[in-house]
Amino acid sequence: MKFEVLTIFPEIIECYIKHGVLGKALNKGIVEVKVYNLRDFTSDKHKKVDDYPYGGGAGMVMQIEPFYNAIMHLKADEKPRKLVLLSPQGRKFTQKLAQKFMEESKAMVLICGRYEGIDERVKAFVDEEVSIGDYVLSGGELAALVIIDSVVRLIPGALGDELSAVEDSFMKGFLDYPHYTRPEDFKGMKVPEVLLSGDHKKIALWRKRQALKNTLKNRPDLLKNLSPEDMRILKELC
Ligand SMILES: CN1CCN(Cc2ccc(Cn3ccc4ccc(-c5n[nH]c(N)c5C#N)cc43)cc2)CC1
Repeated sequence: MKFEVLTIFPEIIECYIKHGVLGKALNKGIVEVKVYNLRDFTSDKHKKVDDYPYGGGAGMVMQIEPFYNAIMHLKADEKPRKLVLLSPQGRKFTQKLAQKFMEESKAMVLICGRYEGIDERVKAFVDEEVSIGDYVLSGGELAALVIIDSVVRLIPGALGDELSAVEDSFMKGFLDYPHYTRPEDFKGMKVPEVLLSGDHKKIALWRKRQALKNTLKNRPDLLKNLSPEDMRILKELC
């Protein structure tokens, strides 16, 4: 899968993608990330990308020309790609949308604005407008990284044999169970006995109970379409 990112801060993207799962996926050739500086698509000597908003108001708005020139440059190869604009006004990004992007797109262009936003006319050239959540960021770059990271985790082989995105909590419809590792006793804080028992059936049941308990407490909205067995466990918790 190929990601092309349009931004005035390429170093934000370039720094993050070198590490962790993403770095390994890049080294394996499972994913490719190309970052383009919008200032390289300006036509003035100052590489200006913003201007005052028509109609007045605080702050600056990013001009359409650099976005248009960059998008036309990418489209010159006539390869299919999904163009996604990151924006506070976008539709909510979820694990389900990450799965859809992974399944449907061989290449994605992630368009990152800054300032108070971008000229509305850019939206004529994009396929989707997406927001990663109901909070205000300073630009689209963090949102682009969230999308890249969550989509790459879903690509078969990206996590390596020992891990699987299918196990990711949001894939199962509820939150994760608690995790512990050595030491067994840290300043009197002990690992739950059941995890030391070697009884895999008991451990699985304990983990399911804990996951449902965590979900009931922090994200009851996720508790839909439970299996009869999970519903029985949940009722015991109430
Ligand atoms: C008078 N108006 C002036 C604008 N504000 C709204 C506003 C508009 C842009 C910005 C900064 N910004 C610029 C590009 C850009 C892309 C994505 C995001 C973003 N934020 N949160 C998410 N989940 C995001 C995502 N994905 C933010 C961005 C901040 C606040 C309302 C009042």
